[in-house]
Amino acid sequence: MQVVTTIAGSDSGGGAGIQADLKTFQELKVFGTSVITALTAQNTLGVSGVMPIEASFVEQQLQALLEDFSISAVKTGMLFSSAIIQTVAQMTANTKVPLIVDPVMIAKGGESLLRQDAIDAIINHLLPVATIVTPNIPEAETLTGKEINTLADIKEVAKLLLQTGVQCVIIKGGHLADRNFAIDYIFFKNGQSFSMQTPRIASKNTHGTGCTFSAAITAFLGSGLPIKEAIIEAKKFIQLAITYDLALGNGHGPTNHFAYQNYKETCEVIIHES
Ligand SMILES: Nc1ncnc2c1ncn2[C@@H]1O[C@H](COP(=O)(O)OP(=O)(O)O)[C@@H](O)[C@H]1O
Ligand SMILES: Cc1ncc(COP(=O)(O)OP(=O)(O)O)c(N)n1
Repeated sequence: MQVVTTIAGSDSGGGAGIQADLKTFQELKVFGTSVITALTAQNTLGVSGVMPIEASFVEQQLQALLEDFSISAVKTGMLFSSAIIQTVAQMTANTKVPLIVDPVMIAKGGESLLRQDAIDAIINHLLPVATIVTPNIPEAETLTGKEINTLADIKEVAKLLLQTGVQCVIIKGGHLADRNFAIDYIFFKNGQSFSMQTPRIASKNTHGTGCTFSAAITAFLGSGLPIKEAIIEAKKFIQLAITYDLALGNGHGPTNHFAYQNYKETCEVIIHES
C-alpha cells in the first residue's frame, strides 16, 4: 500500500482542505496521512474562523510521519504563514519525494487562507523544491504580479513560475471566462507543454475543486503513474466529482469524491499537445 501525505488546513464542512484530500486518497486506494496547518470553521456558505497551528507543531507532525512511513508523494494546500511554508519547504526538500503544491490563497467566499507576507515564501522557499504547482488564474497572477487575459499571458506566467525551480506548472482554467470548456494548461521544465479540455459544468457546487484535483494528482503520482498520466487522470477525477455533485448545504456545495470509481470509463479529456 502506498502512503501519501497532505499538509493542509482542516475544513469543518468537509468539502476542501484535509478532508477533501483524505477522501480523494481513500477513493484512489492510497493510504492518506496528514499534517494540519490550520483549523477553519467553515461550511458551504463560507469561512467564519481560522485558527493557525504553530509552525513548530506542524514540524512535529511531519517529523512523526517521516520517521515512520515510506511516503511516495506529498501535497500542500492551505499553509497560512511564512513560518509554516519555510518549515515545510526545508523538511520536504530533504525527502526527495514528489511534492505537489496547491498554492491556496483565498476561499470561494473571499476569506483569506494565506497571510499576505507568505507569498514571497511560496516563491522563494516552496517552489524551488516542488515537483508540480497548481495555481488557478488569480493565484498565478498573485504569484507573478502579471495579469492574465490571454493564452500568451498564461505562457509567460508559466515561464516565470518555472524559473523558481518547480518542474511542472499547471495553470487551472476553472476561473477563465470560457463558458463551454474548463481548460487547464500544463508546462514542463524541459519545454514540453499540453492542455486538457473538458466540458464546463454549470454548477455552484465546486467547493474544494482545487484541493481535490491536486490530491488526485498526488494519489496517482504516489501510486506510480508517470506525471502526465497522473495529471490527466486527476482531471477526470475532478470532472466527474463536479458532474455528479452531492447538492449538500445551502451555498457552494462539495464535489463528489465517489464518482470517479463508478464513472471513470465515461469521462473524456481532450488533450492538445503544443
Ligand atoms: N465548472 C467547472 N466545470 C468543469 N471543471 C471545472 C469547473 N470549475 C473548475 N474546474 C476544474 O477543476 C479543477 C480545479 O480548478 P479551479 O476551480 O480553478 O481551482 P481552485 O478550486 O483552486 O480555484 C481544474 O481542473 C478546473 O479546470
Ligand atoms: C481548509 C481549506 N483549504 C483550502 C480551501 C480552498 O480550497 P479550493 O479547493 O481552492 O476551493 P474553493 O475555496 O475554491 O472552494 C478551503 N476553502 N479551505
